[in-house]
Formats: sequence, structure tokens, C-alpha cells
Amino acid sequence: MSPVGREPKYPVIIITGTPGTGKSSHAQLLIQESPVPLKHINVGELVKDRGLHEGFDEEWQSYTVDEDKLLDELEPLASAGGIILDWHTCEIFPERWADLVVVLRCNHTQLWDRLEKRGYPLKKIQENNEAEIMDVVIEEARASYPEEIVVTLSSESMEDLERNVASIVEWIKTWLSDRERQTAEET
Ligand SMILES: Nc1ncnc2c1ncn2[C@@H]1O[C@H](COP(=O)(O)OP(=O)(O)OP(=O)(O)O)[C@@H](O)[C@H]1O
Repeated sequence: MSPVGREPKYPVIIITGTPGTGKSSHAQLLIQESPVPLKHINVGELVKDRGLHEGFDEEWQSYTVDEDKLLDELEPLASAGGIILDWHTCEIFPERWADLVVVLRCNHTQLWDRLEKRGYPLKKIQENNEAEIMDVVIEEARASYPEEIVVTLSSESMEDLERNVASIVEWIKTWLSDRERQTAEET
């Protein structure tokens, strides 16, 4: 039985990880490869575009998110299902929303290069690199969701990206057939 109050047709997949680990790259490929339609929600862009924040923090060069506004915006989408939530943090999303939580990781030298190429300020590169080394997002995901729905995947090459997306596609197929079986048993 699915969590109370939600019977979506398609799953809610959270793709998280330190900035630069490849969340958007994975989400973009996944929407192409998925056997069912999925909507990619880049949460950082949503916060910016819909003004779901309390202003821009110049020191950290990022928006201070208004969590209540963000959750209100996302609730109907999560309830409907068929979405990929792409964000560098995940603990804010209620456990009942998530069917699968993918945490991407990348070795810190490579991550440093990716963030440097983006022109991030040194302080922001250092902060993110340290977070990756300390497994901050992995710990957060493990503390926030049941262990059986949290997977950690390496994102250091195009082969990794393709393999990861292929395994998420397999997971979606299994999720769909489990759903069908459950529905058949209930009717
Ligand atoms: N598995 C991978 N192999 C090689 N390069 C990758 C891989 N994943 C991502 N990249 C590259 O790293 C950079 C960052 O990727 P991407 O924007 O997908 O990361 P992100 O986690 O979504 O970042 P942010 O949290 O800041 O939005 C891009 O230049 C992308 O091409």
C-alpha cells in the first residue's frame, strides 16, 4: 500500500548530491529514457523563477529558500507523481513523497574542476568540496528516508551516467509492475 493520501500513477524520484555531481545531467537523460513520462523539476531554478525565497545571500551567492513556500508549491506535483526532484539537498522533502532517492557522488578532485569551470567563487568551491568529502548529502538522505529507497551512485564518467540512468529505468519498470500487481490484487 502506498503512503497515506497519495496514489500517483508514476513515481517521485529525488536526485540529490553536492552541486556539480551531475543531478541535472542524470535527470535530463532519465526523462528521455524513462518508460513513462516524467517531469524534471530543477528545484534551484524553481525557487528563483517563482520567488520562493527570502532574498539573495551575497556572501554565499545563493538564494535563501523559503521552505514553506517551496513545499506548498511542490505538494500538488508530488501528490500527482511522475516527477524528478533535482536538488542539492533532500531532507526538506517529506518522506511520504519519495519513492526513490538517488544520491550522486563524485571524487573531490573532479568535482573541484567541474565547479571551477562554472566560475564559482573559491569559498563556494571549497564548501561544496568539503561537503562531498564529508558525505553530507548521503548522511542527510540516510537520515531522512528508509534505507531501502536510498541508493548512492558514482557520477564520474559518461559511462557512469548511462549506467546509472539505465538502472533507474529498470527500477521504474519494476515499480510499475509492482503497482499493477497491487492494483490487480485490490480489485
Ligand atoms: N557522470 C558525469 N561524467 C562526466 N561529466 C559529468 C557527469 N555528470 C555531470 N558532469 C558534468 O559536470 C557538470 C555539472 O553537471 P550538472 O549540472 O548535471 O550537475 P548538478 O549536480 O545538476 O549541479 P547543480 O547542483 O549545481 O545544479 C556539467 O558540466 C556536466 O556535463
